Amino acid sequence: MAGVGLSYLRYYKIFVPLATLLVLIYVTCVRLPEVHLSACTENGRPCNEMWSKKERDPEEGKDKEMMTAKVVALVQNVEYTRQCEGMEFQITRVLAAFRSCISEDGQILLKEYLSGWKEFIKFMDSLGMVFGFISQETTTKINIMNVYLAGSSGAEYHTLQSMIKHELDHGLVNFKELPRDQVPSGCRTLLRLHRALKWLEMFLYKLSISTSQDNTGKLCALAYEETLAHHHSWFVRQAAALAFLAMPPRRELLQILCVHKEEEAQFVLSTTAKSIIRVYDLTQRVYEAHGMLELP
Ligand SMILES: CCCCCCCC/C=C\CCCCCCCC(=O)N[C@@H](COP(=O)(O)O)[C@H](O)/C=C/CCCCCCCCCCCCC
Repeated sequence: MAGVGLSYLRYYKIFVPLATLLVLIYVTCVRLPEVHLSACTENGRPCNEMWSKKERDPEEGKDKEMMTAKVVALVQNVEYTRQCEGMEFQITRVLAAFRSCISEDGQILLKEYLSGWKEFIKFMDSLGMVFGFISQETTTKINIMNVYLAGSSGAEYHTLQSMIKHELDHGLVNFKELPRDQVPSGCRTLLRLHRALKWLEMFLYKLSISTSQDNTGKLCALAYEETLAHHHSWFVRQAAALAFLAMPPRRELLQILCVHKEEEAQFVLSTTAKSIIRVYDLTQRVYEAHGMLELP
């Protein structure tokens, strides 16, 4: 009798998360609006152009200058580039995108922001099918933004600030529950990516201070629970928990990153996290100033 009970328990343990995942995939496919990507653009403005200019914040000036020099060194490192040539995901592209994401006058440039995300999707895709629904969700959000950027009001979507102004001025932002058949606003869509960026930054940071003994799934789950999970439903959290179990070990993640030495890994991860946090903080301030941090 006890044996039967135990085997039920075992099935239950497998069945509940599996059913949750299937329901989530179904809900995601049915619920998300099908927005097609038109004229996706790669690579923003040349990054050297931005890096060669002095950064604006005098307090952090020195630190930023040092970091800028290190980032340029990394991106221009011929050996690194040679070794990593041909690899689908390139961390240098992520760095370039997020470094060039903030303009001289403190605007968040959306094309650059999205190109950083597109590169991360390549990383995600190389992890296999279990991560497919996360990759798909991210792609959907990027596609929505790309449609706005390529649309007739595309010029208004050049920066985060101009997008907010345009969508508020035209009553395009929904402060109440979004009707199912309505394409979400740019403000709402970018907010979802913005929240995920906090998770990403925290995960990269945790990974940068981790050792080869650490479990990447646990680090990822911790970063998720501290950040993005607060905005997700129970179903999504269960599906994410399943994905974390399938996270490859640290060594494999570093291979995708194309880093082979510990110091190199630590440097690449922390530099990327720092370049992301600057963008995150500024975006957060802009959303907060407009009372838009909780768009449904
Ligand atoms: C060496 C480390 C490099 C790390 C590279 C990681 C690459 C990351 C790429 C994508 C990250 C995930 C982005 C998720 C976007 C989520 C947007 C969102 O929150 N959507 C939810 C709300 O949307 P609406 O319904 O309001 O329109 C949606 O409900 C959620 C759907 C499922 C998303 C589940 C997210 C789980 C996040 C944890 C990702 C772990 C993957 C680890 C990969 C290393």
